[in-house]
Amino acid sequence: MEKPEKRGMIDTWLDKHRSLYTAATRHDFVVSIRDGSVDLSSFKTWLGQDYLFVRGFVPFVANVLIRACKESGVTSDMEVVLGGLASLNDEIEWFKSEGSKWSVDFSTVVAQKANQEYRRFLEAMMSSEVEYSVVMTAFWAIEAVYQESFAHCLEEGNKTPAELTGACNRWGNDGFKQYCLSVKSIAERCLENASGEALAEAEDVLVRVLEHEVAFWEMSRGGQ
Ligand SMILES: Cc1ncc(CN)c(N)n1
Repeated sequence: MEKPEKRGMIDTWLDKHRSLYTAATRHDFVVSIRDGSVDLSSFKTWLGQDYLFVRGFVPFVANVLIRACKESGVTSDMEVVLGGLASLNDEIEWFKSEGSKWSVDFSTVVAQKANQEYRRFLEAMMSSEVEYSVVMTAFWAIEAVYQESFAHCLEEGNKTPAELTGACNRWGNDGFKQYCLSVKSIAERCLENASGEALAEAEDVLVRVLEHEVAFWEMSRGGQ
């Protein structure tokens, strides 16, 4: 049986920003995968843009890893983040094989505005001025949106096209869910000891991640 989750700051903020969280995790693009009506050119646009995003996400996670080693004081933080970084290695390989499968040539894909802005946000999060608790909150939110979105495409009653279940399994699988819960507990533990200023910043960063995720899904509407 799964352990009941302890409610902390993140759950409080998710309640407060519920409609934005729903917009990020139940976007029309995700719902269209689940109900089978997805336009494949939208999927290809998402694939190309996400490949570029993930390449920018790697240095962000590497920076989280360094901070987990140096600042956390809890040895298991490093192991959790290292696991995330290792799975990004597989993820990049997966993107490359999907790129060939769908004939998306990543060398010609240009990052759209929403992608550029999200990547700029990640770069800002890599500054040593941003507190560890704030970075961890951002890290959790980025991973959790994908986990919740793609798990929805695998829930009972889905009509997800067979050729897209690989993508849904990548982030919707139970192992990824457990990993997100581990990142969430790290963030919650750090937030328990954070100053009022850091708490306000972490809430703001959470909202900004959700807005970036909505804008990211929106790019898929343009097709290719
Ligand atoms: C835009 C986005 N957000 C989150 C993830 C999950 N790492 C992703 N691949 N792309």
